[in-house]
Amino acid sequence: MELGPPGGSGPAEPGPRLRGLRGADAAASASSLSRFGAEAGCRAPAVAAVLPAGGSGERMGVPTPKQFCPILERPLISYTLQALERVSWIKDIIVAVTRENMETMKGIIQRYQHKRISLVEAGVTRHRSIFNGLKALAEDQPNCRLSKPEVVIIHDAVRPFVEEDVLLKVVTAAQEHGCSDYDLEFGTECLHLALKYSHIKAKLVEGSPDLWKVTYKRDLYAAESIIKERISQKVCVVMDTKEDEEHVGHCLEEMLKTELNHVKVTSGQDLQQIILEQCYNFVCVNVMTSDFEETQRLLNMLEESNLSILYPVVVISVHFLDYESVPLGQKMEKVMQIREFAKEAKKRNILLSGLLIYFPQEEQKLRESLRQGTTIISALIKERNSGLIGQLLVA
Ligand SMILES: Nc1ccn([C@@H]2O[C@H](COP(=O)(O)OP(=O)(O)OP(=O)(O)O)[C@@H](O)[C@H]2O)c(=O)n1
Ligand SMILES: O=P(O)(O)OC[C@@H](O)[C@@H](O)[C@@H](O)CO
Repeated sequence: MELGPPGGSGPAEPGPRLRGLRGADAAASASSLSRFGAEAGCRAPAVAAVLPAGGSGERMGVPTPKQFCPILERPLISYTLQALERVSWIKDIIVAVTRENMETMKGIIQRYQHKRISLVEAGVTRHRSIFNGLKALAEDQPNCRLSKPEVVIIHDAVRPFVEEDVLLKVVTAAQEHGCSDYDLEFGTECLHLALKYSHIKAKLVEGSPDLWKVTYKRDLYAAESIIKERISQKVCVVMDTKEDEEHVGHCLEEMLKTELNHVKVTSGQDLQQIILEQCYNFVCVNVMTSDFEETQRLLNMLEESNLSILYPVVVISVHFLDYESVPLGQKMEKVMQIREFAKEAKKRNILLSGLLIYFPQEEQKLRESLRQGTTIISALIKERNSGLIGQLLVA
């Protein structure tokens, strides 16, 4: 049964420290299934998901099976797990992986703190892998923590962009079906099996184009672009500016709003809240405080929050250069400390780079350098190029 979401919005929720949000999401999500139950005049069914992840990805043409290929340094399957995990009414998620990849999979679950996951051994065909997952759910074993579901969602581990509403539609349409040995060996389409063996009619639920399957190498690039776009939708400008200099920070914020069309640019008055709301891009303007005081404060808060567990967070430390009062060499020497900060930040999946903006007295010239700075900031956020970590760019 293949699923398709009606257009993805923001990224799925990140790290475990963001409990407030997770709780709110969970409540909304649970109520959506109960609402469905109430509308259908019955109680909501118990739902589990089986993810076949035992393929070798021959068509991808790389040695690593595609479900383990990295996208922004995180394995593809982790994105799919994240998308399913945030649907609170899916009680268990069973992943079928080959014996040789079992340890890799356990490592992924641990590193990205996935929850409600059980592993089973994959079979030689996709249907066999799915069947093994279903068996694990059906078995009555003494210490088995899995509860028997009434509906099982089958979802390829290599379709990362699945959304709750289409899952809900599929659950409403789901019916029981069984498979023969022949189909387990030679079939590919689940729908075909459901139609052939189900005594009640199967229903095809239309999905969105976002639900395509990662099959070829180019699909990895496409998935990466989609993820980058999703996490670039919010930018927070953190300013330490006061009085006179406040003007500069606000100019920069205004220009960013124009440059990053459709992107929500907010100022970092309540940083904790902005981090909780999963903003993955920060422009930290250091005007009053010399060097990196403001940037460091932000880095500490990010570390506390665990925001960067699932997605890389971009931080751009902005500094102003007024070389009528401070000689260029002296300023550069101080700002070059960015390299050390960036090295540390990288360990926590924070991509830190520096931007030195020329600060002339003349308003027109100042606006020009701010505009250039804005273009650089926009590129750093959209590209998330780890090659630019620790670099000091000059506008
Ligand atoms: N024996 C198998 C074969 C496939 N799959 C899974 O089924 C999904 C969809 O299959 P497909 O795209 O065909 O994956 P691969 O078989 O890995 O790819 P290829 O056909 O290119 O080798 C993937 O998540 C894949 O890991 C599985 O669980 N067990
Ligand atoms: O081998 P293909 O890439 O054409 O298709 C694989 C699909 O059959 C499989 O992923 C399920 O979506 C079908 O139910």
